[in-house]
Amino acid sequence: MIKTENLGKSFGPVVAVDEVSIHVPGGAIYGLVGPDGAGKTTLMRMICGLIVPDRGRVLLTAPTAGLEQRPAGSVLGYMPQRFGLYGDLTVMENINFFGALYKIKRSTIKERADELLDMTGLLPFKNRLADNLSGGMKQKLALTCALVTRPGLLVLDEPTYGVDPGFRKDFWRILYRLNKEGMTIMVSTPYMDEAELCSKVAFMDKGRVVAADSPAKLKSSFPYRVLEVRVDTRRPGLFNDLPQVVDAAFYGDKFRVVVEDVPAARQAMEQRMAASGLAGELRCSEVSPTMEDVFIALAEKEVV
Ligand SMILES: Nc1ncnc2c1ncn2[C@@H]1O[C@H](COP(=O)(O)OP(=O)(O)OP(=O)(O)O)[C@@H](O)[C@H]1O
Repeated sequence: MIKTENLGKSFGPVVAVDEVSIHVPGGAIYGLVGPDGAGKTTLMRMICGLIVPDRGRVLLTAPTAGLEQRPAGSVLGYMPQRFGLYGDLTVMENINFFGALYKIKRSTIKERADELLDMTGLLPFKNRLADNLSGGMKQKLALTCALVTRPGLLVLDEPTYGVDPGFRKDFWRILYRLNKEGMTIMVSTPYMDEAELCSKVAFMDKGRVVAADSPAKLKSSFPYRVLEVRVDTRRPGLFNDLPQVVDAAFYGDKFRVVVEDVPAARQAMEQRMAASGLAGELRCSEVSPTMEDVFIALAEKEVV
């Protein structure tokens, strides 16, 4: 379990984290999302004890579930945005190095490494130099190193950033497995499809947590309606300036339009089409909001 109470940190005039009180229950996969500079890394680093807060405090307890599997576990494992792997060491040498930093016995490291490498699919690459791994494999090695202490709580800062979708899926499969074995996970991500996979998601903006709930609850409290609109046009900004449209995004063959009042928005879009010389009718259907919609609304309008 992770709990923060009125946690705050400033860097000179910049308030990076502002009065943040969150509760990550034992057994959760807790997602942290928000725009660049929102304070996610600073919050995670304070939770991990790497930055001293100016205000407030952090409480950590290892989860009770799964303790049998992790008897000698340390409380917390941290995988920073840029994990310091040694490129001129092999996969196994990197693991040995990180294990040794925590004074874990060689034989124990070997035993755990075999299990972890098997889980992450890195076993065949055990003797490959870290520099010669793909981006996704490097992230998996970083995860393996963070897990060698068998932590009960795992904090990951954008672990899949820039990694291809196949690897991202694979990485999340591993996180789910660890979670099922009893590990509590806190993970920041720029990808909204990953936020959907969390049991709870906190949205940070300008140092504050402005919303925190399950993805289902965040989506159900979305105050707008979402339309998928098909128009034969190459003008991505066709509907952007309409007052009846809250947000419109163009995806090549369709628009995703966020509106307050569906009939009023339909009429305004039809009028815009006619005024733009676009023939044919507006093909429009209502769809459910996604975490992406919630994210955009929170980032731009701060309404939820
Ligand atoms: N060591 C530091 N010195 C000065 N300012 C800092 C420092 N670390 C962070 N900041 C500032 O604090 C704010 C929050 O930064 P932080 O890295 O925590 O945000 P973030 O949400 O993790 O963003 P990103 O996803 O871009 O890493 C930003 O304005 C950043 O420039």
